[in-house]
Amino acid sequence: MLEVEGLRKRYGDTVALDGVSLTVRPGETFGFVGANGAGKTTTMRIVMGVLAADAGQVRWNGGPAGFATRRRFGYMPEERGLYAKMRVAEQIEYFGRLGGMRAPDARRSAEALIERLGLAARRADEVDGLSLGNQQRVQLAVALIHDPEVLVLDEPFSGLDPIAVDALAGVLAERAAAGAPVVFSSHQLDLVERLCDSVGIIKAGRMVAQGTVAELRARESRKRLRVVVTGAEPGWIDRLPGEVVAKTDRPHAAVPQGAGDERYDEVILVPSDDQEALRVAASAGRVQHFGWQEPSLAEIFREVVA
Ligand SMILES: Nc1ncnc2c1ncn2[C@@H]1O[C@H](COP(=O)(O)OP(=O)(O)OP(=O)(O)O)[C@@H](O)[C@H]1O
Repeated sequence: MLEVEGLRKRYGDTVALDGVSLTVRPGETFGFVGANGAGKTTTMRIVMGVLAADAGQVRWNGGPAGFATRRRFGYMPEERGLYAKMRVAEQIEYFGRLGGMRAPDARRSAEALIERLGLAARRADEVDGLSLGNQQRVQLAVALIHDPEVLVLDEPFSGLDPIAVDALAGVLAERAAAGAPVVFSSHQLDLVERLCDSVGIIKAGRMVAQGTVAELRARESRKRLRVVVTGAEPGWIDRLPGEVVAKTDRPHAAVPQGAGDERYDEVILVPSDDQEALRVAASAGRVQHFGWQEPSLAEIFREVVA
């Protein structure tokens, strides 16, 4: 189990971390989210030992994480440290050797990753001639080459095309299934929601929410209704009791089957009186949908960091 407890870090007058704690169990995928500058990279650097904390601890399987322990972690840093002039296969292998692997093992593992990550056609290319997405795949291979016990990845999905996203997601799921805790940061909250068992939301150096997406949803106090009405006169939405969180702003643009060319309104409402909301909707037009809606992680995030 990876445990981070009470991390504090200052850069001059800037408080980057103000008591960050998190726990990631074997096989668990943890999504680390927060606004720009919230403290994700700083936390991950401290976990990896490339930056020292002012206070707090990083533990792996109950003991303090020292140099030897961290050599068995896999890391994809934000600054993406690859050798620009080294060829892909050679580079991945080289990092395997740095991670303590014997040459034949490093070669075998590098070849498997090259295949797995769709880099076969690029294996002899120099890294600085690769597209950004392919450089990222190489960086991931470098993080994985020594079969790490823990994976710590700083925005591994940024800039990847959907095929590469799926390939990376598949690799992370495999590592988690093999028992590694996987931590990654991302601003792509739909991906985090899809891939992670648990999520930590950091704001200004503090963890403001942590748990499974279901647990975060349960904390969300404001229950939302999704209401779809066709054939209503404009203006009916103003009569709904409560706060309108979102509504379709192009009433004819997304007309679903069966609605013909009638006006179509879809509203997300935090109702002050749900039964009154139903009466208003029914008297305005044909109610196509009326039900409670679970907030997405993006909505929870906005609420929590607001
Ligand atoms: N080397 C540094 N010197 C001074 N301040 C720093 C340094 N590195 C980070 N900071 C500050 O520490 C805070 C946390 O930064 P950090 O990079 O950890 O955030 P982040 O959550 O990773 O952001 P992003 O999503 O933009 O990558 C910010 O206020 C940042 O400006």
